[in-house]
Amino acid sequence: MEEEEAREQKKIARKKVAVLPWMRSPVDVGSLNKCPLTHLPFLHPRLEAALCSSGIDSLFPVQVAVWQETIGPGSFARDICVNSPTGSGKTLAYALPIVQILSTRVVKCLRALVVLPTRDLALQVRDVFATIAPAVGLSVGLAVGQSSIADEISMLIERPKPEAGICYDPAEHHSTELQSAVDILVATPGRLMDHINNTKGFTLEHLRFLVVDETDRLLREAYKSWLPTTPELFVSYSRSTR
Ligand SMILES: Nc1ncnc2c1ncn2[C@@H]1O[C@H](COP(=O)(O)OP(=O)(O)OP(=O)(O)O)[C@@H](O)[C@H]1O
Repeated sequence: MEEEEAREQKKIARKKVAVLPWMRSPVDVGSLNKCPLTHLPFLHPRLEAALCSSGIDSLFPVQVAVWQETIGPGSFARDICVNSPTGSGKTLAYALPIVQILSTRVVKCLRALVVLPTRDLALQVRDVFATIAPAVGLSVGLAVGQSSIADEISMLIERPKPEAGICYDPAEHHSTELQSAVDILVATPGRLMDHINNTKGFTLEHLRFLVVDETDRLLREAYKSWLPTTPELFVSYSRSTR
């Protein structure tokens, strides 16, 4: 009897908790129009200039939707799932709000990580970030295994600069003194895991944004168990710093 009651309670509890609560009220992108940059609320003037000089003078509907949900009036921080057709502009839809939010950062550290299934896709996404991020002083890195791991590490991690007159042995410097050389990292899962496991000074400790692009492909493949490792590190750090 007790067992049956417990089972019933569990069923009720399960009904109450939505699997993905943040997907309860989807925004229909089809109901939105393109929006000229000049009408976009709160857009950083330097980002507007960077977009204009790369030939973009308005945002596509999916980009307007994500902007409204992340930056526009009434927006608030939460997970977002974007589902729209190929070529509809999803990359800029997430890149622009991330760059705008990080534009106020003071100290450089890894705050946004974008994971894609292939090197070519990662390169394309890096290029989109590269058209806007430098305008507000942010740097973008790539971890896709296109170069040797040593070269990649030297692009991602900054070693402390020796002070004038002080000699130091690099071997004695600990990973805590190493800093990220990038604010935003675009990575494929395999290389990402290599850095998580082996690169001194590489940390997701300060991460504010995790983008899983081409989610269906990424979730289908194990890629050295990057899932659940990455979100786990991200979530446990953000919990411990709350
Ligand atoms: N606001 C815009 N104005 C003009 N061109 C744009 C705009 N946003 C994106 N584009 C261009 O539209 C094309 C498609 O964009 P993008 O690759 O981001 O689409 P996507 O939805 O991510 O596609 P996929 O599903 O293949 O990843 C790119 O060539 C991009 O430069």
